[in-house]
Parts: sequence; C-alpha cells; structure tokens
Amino acid sequence: MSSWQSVFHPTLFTNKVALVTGGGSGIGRAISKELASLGATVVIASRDREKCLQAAREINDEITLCCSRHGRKLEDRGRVVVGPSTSIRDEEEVQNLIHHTIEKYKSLNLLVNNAGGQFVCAAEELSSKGFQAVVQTNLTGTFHVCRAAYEQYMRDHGGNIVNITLGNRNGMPNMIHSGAARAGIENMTITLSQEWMESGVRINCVRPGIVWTDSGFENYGPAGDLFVEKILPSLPAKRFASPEEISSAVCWLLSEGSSYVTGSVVSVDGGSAFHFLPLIDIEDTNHLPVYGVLPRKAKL
Ligand SMILES: CCCCCCCCC/C=C/C(=O)SCCNC(=O)CCNC(=O)[C@H](O)C(C)(C)COP(=O)(O)OP(=O)(O)OC[C@H]1O[C@@H](n2cnc3c(N)ncnc32)[C@H](O)[C@@H]1OP(=O)(O)O
Ligand SMILES: NC(=O)C1=CN([C@@H]2O[C@H](COP(=O)(O)OP(=O)(O)OC[C@H]3O[C@@H](n4cnc5c(N)ncnc54)[C@H](OP(=O)(O)O)[C@@H]3O)[C@@H](O)[C@H]2O)C=CC1
Repeated sequence: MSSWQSVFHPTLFTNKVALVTGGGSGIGRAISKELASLGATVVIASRDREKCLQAAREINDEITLCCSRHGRKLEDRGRVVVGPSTSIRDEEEVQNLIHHTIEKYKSLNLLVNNAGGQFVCAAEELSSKGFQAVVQTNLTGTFHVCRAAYEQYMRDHGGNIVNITLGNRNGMPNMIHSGAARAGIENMTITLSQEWMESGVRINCVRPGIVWTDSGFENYGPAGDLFVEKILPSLPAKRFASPEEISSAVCWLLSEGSSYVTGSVVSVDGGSAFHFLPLIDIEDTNHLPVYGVLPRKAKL
C-alpha cells in the first residue's frame, strides 16, 4: 500500500492523542496508520505486545515513505507508539493502559475500541464459557475501556470515541455470541452518548460488513473459506471492504466535521445489510406448517 494516502487534511489530528485497541493488526492497524499520518500520537495495545511493536515500527516507516512520496512535510507526521500488554477483558490492565497513556502523552482525546473477535460455532454447541469469552471480550471489554477513559480523562476534558461493531442486522447465525455482544455495544453507545454529552464526549459506532484482513481470516481456518466462496458472490458489491474503507469512516467520526453526530451507527458494508446473505443453509421445506390456505405455487 505504498501509494496510499489519506483523503483528509494532513494536520487534521495534530496535537491529538489517540488510543486504538487491537491496533497491531488488520482494521486497527489501518486506523492507527491513518490517524498517525494525519498528525496524531497513536497508542496501540493488545495482548500480544511484540506484534504491536513490530506494527508500530512498520507503520512509522510507511508514514515517512508516504510523506516523502506525496511531497508532504515530514514535521506534520504523527507516530504510533505501543502501550503495555493489555487484555481488555481485564479491568485492572485496562485502567493501567489508560493511566500509562495519560501519564506519558499528557492527554487522551480520541479512543477507538477496535479490539475484539469471535469464533464460528452453532448456538446448540456453544458452551457457556465460550459465549462468555466472546461477550466479555467485545461488550465488557469495550465498556472497560470507555469507562476508564472517561473516569481518568474525558469527563474533565471531553473526547471522542468510536466503537467498531459488526453487521448483524439480520442476526448472526453461527456467531450468536458476537451478534449479541455487538448489539449490546451499539445500545451502550446510545446510552453513553446521552450520559456523557455534558462532558463534551461524542461516541459513535462504525459497523463494518466483511473486511479483508489476513489476521482476521486466519483466525477462522477452513470456516474463513466459506466467506470467500459462498458469501463473496452474494454481496451486492461483489467484493469485501478494505481496512482503509473502515478507517476513513472512523477518521470522519473522530474529526470535528462530524460534530453534530453522536450515538449513531455508521454502516460501512457496501449495502450488505439490506441484502440476503446466505450465512446458513435452510433446506427443509416443511418446518413452518401452514395455517390457513396457501396455493401449491406459493410453496417450494
Ligand atoms: C452486513 C454483513 C453481515 C455479515 C457479517 C459477517 C462478518 C463476519 C466477519 C467478522 C470478521 C471478524 O471479526 S475478523 C476478527 C477475527 N479476530 C479475532 O477473532 C481475534 C480475537 N479472537 C479471539 O481471541 C478468540 O476468538 C476469543 C474467543 C474472542 C478469545 O479467545 P481466548 O483464547 O481468550 O478465549 P479463552 O478464554 O481461552 O476461551 C474460552 C472458551 O471459548 C471457547 N472457544 C474459544 N475458541 C473456540 C473455537 N475456535 N471454537 C469453539 N470454542 C471456542 C471454548 O469454550 C473456550 O474454553 P476452553 O475450551 O476451556 O478453552
Ligand atoms: N474483518 C472483518 O470482516 C470484520 C471485523 N470486525 C471487527 O473489527 C475488529 C478488528 O478485526 P480484524 O482487524 O479483522 O481482525 P484482527 O484479528 O486482526 O483484530 C483483532 C484485534 O483485537 C485484538 N484483541 C482480541 N482480543 C483482545 C483482548 N482480549 N484484549 C485486547 N486486544 C484484543 C487482537 O490482538 P491480540 O491478539 O494481540 O490481543 C487483534 O489485534 C474486531 O473487533 C472484529 O471483530 C467487524 C466486522 C467485520
């Protein structure tokens, strides 16, 4: 992606400090890179700190190259730095990450709750522990980070938060844990937009459709192939999203250009939410007995 550059003004986020959870891979990496390329100091953190350190090195090099290539001033560049190893499921580790960020970089203006994920599993086979692992990661984890950022900084200084969710408008067959957790995040976002408005905090969600990230798809093994073989042709756009297409929406929400937007969900899904996606096969034709009269031709 050496020719990439953000569509936004190069100093959009100058003097801003941002935290991107899960910023060391995939969508979070693209968001971190765009924010830093627009002047922000971006703290990234996740469980695997080595991965974050490597990503930070690579991103900082890419930004420098991008500035030179596009004739932009090098002093406008921000940078990506790495916070302590953090599982967002662990409240103490999250408190420590926020404390570290404020202590070291003196503010926390922008927060992107991107860390998360799930595995593929039919509801009837899913253990309580598995359900809870995904809910704790996505919903409780996002809550931990929002609350710590608010308590330690944003309550007194304002701020701007974007939560990454997932296209679940039609339910999430084989991902009931994640569908439930993401719906919870979207409702939590509406609540927080009201509770925290007096502090000058805006909070919104970006809800991606399916985004091509190597890291994300590796996580699923053969189940990931299903998305490529079966879902791809059925997408209205006939393609997945790029991570940069998600990042761009996040940057708009984090900018003052969206100053009247709070408690909203921005879908970036190429229109998938309004289109049937074959997430599971339903083959039996006799599972909903007819009440009343239905002509033969109205039935398979
Ligand atoms: C509009 C468009 C619409 C369409 C929209 C469709 C969009 C789909 C596309 C979405 C893409 C993405 O999100 S891509 C992003 C993918 N990236 C990720 O998922 C990365 C992060 N994920 C993870 O770390 C894991 O999946 C997660 C479970 C959340 C956390 O893992 P941990 O190892 O921390 O979990 P643990 O605490 O060890 O495990 C707890 C229990 O979870 C269960 N468990 C864990 N992994 C399991 C597995 N693979 N299969 C079964 N069960 C499992 C077991 O019961 C475990 O208990 P034991 O048995 O006792 O161990
Ligand atoms: N790719 C897609 O199609 C879509 C993705 N999404 C969501 O976007 C986000 C990014 O996904 P993507 O970039 O594709 O995949 P990745 O697997 O690359 O990103 C997930 C990130 O979350 C971090 N993470 C996971 N669990 C924790 C935890 N407990 N504490 C801290 N960090 C954690 C991981 O780092 P580490 O392992 O080091 O902790 C990783 O960097 C996720 O929330 C994902 O569910 C939503 C819709 C579609």
